[in-house]
Amino acid sequence: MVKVKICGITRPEDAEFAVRMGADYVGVILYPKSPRFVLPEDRKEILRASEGAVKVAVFVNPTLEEVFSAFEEGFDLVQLHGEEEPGFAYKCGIERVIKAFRVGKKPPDIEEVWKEAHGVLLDTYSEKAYGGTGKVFNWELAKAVARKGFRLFLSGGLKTENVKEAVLKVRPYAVDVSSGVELELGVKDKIKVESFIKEAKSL
Ligand SMILES: O=C(O)c1ccccc1N[C@@H]1O[C@H](COP(=O)(O)O)[C@@H](O)[C@H]1O
Repeated sequence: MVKVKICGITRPEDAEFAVRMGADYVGVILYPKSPRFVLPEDRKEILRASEGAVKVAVFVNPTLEEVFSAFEEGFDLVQLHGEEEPGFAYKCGIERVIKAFRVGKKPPDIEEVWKEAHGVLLDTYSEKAYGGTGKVFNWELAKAVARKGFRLFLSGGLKTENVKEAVLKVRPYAVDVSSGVELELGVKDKIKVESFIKEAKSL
């Protein structure tokens, strides 16, 4: 069964609900320029409420110190959503990394080395933001990546209405959603979270 990652969590109650509904991964944004950035003092409660799921700290081009500090805080994995190279991932502990690639018109050229990572995540390229755009990209490109044997987290514009089709077409290891299950920026909608997880896991 496909795994589900609910990302962009900013409130403990949203984390707790997502885990209760069956989320396998919970993502918190540690990129200060994101509107979903969570301050260090607010992360403890979210981490506590996420018990039972894999806790992912989402970064864009972080320093190594920031990555290790996230592990010390209690995050299990880091999602590297910027231009990070394999060498940096090795220093983090590549098996604790989900490496994100943003897909535009061309298929992403993903080095074999990323098979050593916990996973590779494909998201939609945007000039305006690194992630959380709510935009879908061409799933044919994602299908090719999954076929090459990468442990794929499919992301970018997923929602209850399209997640089943995405799983059937791409056959990813996991689906990842942020804005598609929001009520407003950073606030999750219980109905959408529940229906998204149910749809994804119905196959
Ligand atoms: O959500 C953000 O603000 C964000 C900022 C910087 C890097 C990643 C971010 N979010 C990631 O974007 C994808 C897709 O989001 P959506 O479902 O299309 O809204 C997801 O992996 C988030 O972790």
